[in-house]
Amino acid sequence: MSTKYFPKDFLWGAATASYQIEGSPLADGAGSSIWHRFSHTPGNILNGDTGDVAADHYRRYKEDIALMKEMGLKGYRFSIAWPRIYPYGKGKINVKGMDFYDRLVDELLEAGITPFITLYHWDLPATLQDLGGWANRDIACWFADYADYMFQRLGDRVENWSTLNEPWVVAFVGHLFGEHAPGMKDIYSAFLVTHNQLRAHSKAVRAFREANIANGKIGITLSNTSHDPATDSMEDKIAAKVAHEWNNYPLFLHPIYYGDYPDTVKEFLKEYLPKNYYKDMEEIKEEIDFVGINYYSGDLVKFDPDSPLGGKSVKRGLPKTEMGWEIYPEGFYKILKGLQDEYNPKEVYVTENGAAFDDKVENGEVHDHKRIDYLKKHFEMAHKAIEDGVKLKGYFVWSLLDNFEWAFGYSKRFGIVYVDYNTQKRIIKDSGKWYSQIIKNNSLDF
Ligand SMILES: N=[N+]=NCCCCNC(=O)[C@@H]1[C@H]2[C@H](O)[C@@H](O)[C@H](O)[C@@H](CO)[C@@H]12
Repeated sequence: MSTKYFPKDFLWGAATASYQIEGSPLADGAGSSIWHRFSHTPGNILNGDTGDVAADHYRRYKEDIALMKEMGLKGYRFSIAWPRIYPYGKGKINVKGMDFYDRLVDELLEAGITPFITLYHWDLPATLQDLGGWANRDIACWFADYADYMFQRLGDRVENWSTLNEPWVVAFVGHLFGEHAPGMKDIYSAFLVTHNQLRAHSKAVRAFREANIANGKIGITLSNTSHDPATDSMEDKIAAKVAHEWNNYPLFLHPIYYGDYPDTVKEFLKEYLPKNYYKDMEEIKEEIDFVGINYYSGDLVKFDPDSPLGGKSVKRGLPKTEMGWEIYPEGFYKILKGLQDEYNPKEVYVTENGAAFDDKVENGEVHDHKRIDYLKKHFEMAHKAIEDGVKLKGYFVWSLLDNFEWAFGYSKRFGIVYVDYNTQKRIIKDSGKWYSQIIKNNSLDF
């Protein structure tokens, strides 16, 4: 057993998202979002759950920040609900909605916690969806105007900004699989949404540079699943490469860093890319300060001529979380190391990593040993990645609080803090207490 230290000033934190924790979605003049609509449409969410109350963070944010301080968190990643700021997506500003985030940021700074803002974590103003949403090219301007307003209002106190959370999930789970808002099932729309998110992201980055925020850093947060070939056959290796370049960070970083989509995306999926997409690549190719990596699990990919991508996902038979995702810490290292090797970002943050388990309260405590084991194994891989040259500057566990897990509603618990949804009582789980020690020592014994 040896003690491994993380770099000095490593930013240990926790992450959340507005629709998943805030509740009060229409309070104080806020507009409706596509997730308010989607969750209120019968059949979309398990048990008919909605984000109407969630973890009631909109009203309990001071209590939650006190919990963050008690655990010794250095940073807190949260998202802004666009419809609280612009109830109709653009035009009229909602002062009370802006006040909430002003107060949230001030309370975080008062507690000595570094804010890390995500501008978009899926709750698009519903009125913009009525105009086509992310499938409308004009959204690049709508998003950049919203982003610029946030830079002007919070840029004096917030240095770290991420434009989009998991644009792959927005595009494909929301517009091809139909399991997330807005519930579409059209592959051409999914690729158009991919492309317009890139245009919107880079337009917002240019607005960020114009805002000239002292010590400001802006990036993008990308979902990732570690895809390994099921066998050493060339067919399986190609299928795994296609899955990686479409499903993970390359789909977005290749345009941002190199001004084009990845080779396998152009080879296998060119038919679905927007017509003349390359004309936008000059504006999409815009330097960023960091890449945010979300990682949960990995799988094997086997050649499958019947699949549009030429491959299908295969399980390894490893232990799984409550989401049915296999626990594969090695994949965390592969994603982090692959990112640094393929794109050499100036900085990397793990913006989400965590696990859902069947947490139970026993005598007022939650002994979530499986989550501690999951986190420990992933921290070991993060440390190995840093040793091997990955410019990893921080880690945000998903999630601070148990929350609304999208189509699964409240049936899946990811928090290091337990939320009793009947009473809104919070209980710091054993994992939250264990994480506090890791942060305090900035080290891991393994
Ligand atoms: N590449 N790829 N493939 C897609 C893999 C999607 C896996 N789910 C996520 O990443 C979501 C992310 C989300 O930010 C958060 O809002 C969710 O609560 C967590 C937990 O579900 C994770």
